[in-house]
Amino acid sequence: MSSDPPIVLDIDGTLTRPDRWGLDPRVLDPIREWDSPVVIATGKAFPYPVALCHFTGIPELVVAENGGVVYTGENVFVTADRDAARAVTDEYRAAGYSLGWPADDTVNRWRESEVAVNRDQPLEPLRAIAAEYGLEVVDTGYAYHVKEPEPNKGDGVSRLAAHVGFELGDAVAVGDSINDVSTFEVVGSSFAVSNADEDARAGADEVVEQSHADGTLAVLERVRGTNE
Ligand SMILES: O=C(O)COP(=O)(O)O
Ligand SMILES: [Mg+2]
Repeated sequence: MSSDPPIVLDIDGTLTRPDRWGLDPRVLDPIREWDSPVVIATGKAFPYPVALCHFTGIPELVVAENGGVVYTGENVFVTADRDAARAVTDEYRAAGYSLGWPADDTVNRWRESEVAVNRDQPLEPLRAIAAEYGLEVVDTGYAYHVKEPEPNKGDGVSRLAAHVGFELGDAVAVGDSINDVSTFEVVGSSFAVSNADEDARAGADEVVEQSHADGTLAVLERVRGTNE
C-alpha cells in the first residue's frame, strides 16, 4: 500500500506568504493530514518550529538553528556552540556595529547554538571576524546566521531520521535558500520554490514554477501518496 513520503520543510520563503512574513495558513491542513513524518528544518530559533508543530497539531520533529538544535519529540540535541558565535558578535559590536535588533531581542533570546544578525547590518566585517574564529556567516535572505560550519540542516535531518526511523532516501524536501542545500543533499528528492536563491536552485533536483507556499503546496500535491 502506498503512503505519503516523509517530508522536510523549511519555514521562511517556503511555508510563508510572498510578502515575506507570516505563515500561509493553507499549508496547515495538508501538513496535519500527512500520513508520514513531517520534519520542520529551519534557521529560526528553537522555539519557533516547536510552536509551529504545536499549533499545527503534528509531532514535534524539529531541526532548528540550521542544524544546531535537533528535537526528536523526546530528546533535544544541541550540537553547536553558541558561545563561539557570541564571541564573534561581541567583537562585531566592540568594533562599533550592532546586531540590528531591539534591545530585548526575540530573534536571539531563545537561540541556543548560533547568533542571528539583521540583514540591514554590514556583512563584510561580520564575515571577516567570523573567519578569524573559524566560523561562517550564512545569509538566508532573512537573517545573517553566525555559526560553526558544522553541523548544518542536513546533518540535523540525518540525525532525526535515524532517531525517528524513516529512510532519508524516501524523504522529499522543499526549501528556498542556501541553508537548505545540505538538506537537499541528504534526502531522496528535493525541490526549490521559484523564489529560491541561486544556491538552493542549483542544489535542488527541481525548481518548481510556483513561489513561496504555493510552490510547497504544489510539491505536496505531487508527492502525496507516492511512497511505496
Ligand atoms: O531563520 C532564517 O534566517 C531563515 O529561516 P528558514 O531556514 O526557515 O528559511
Ligand atoms: Mg528558508
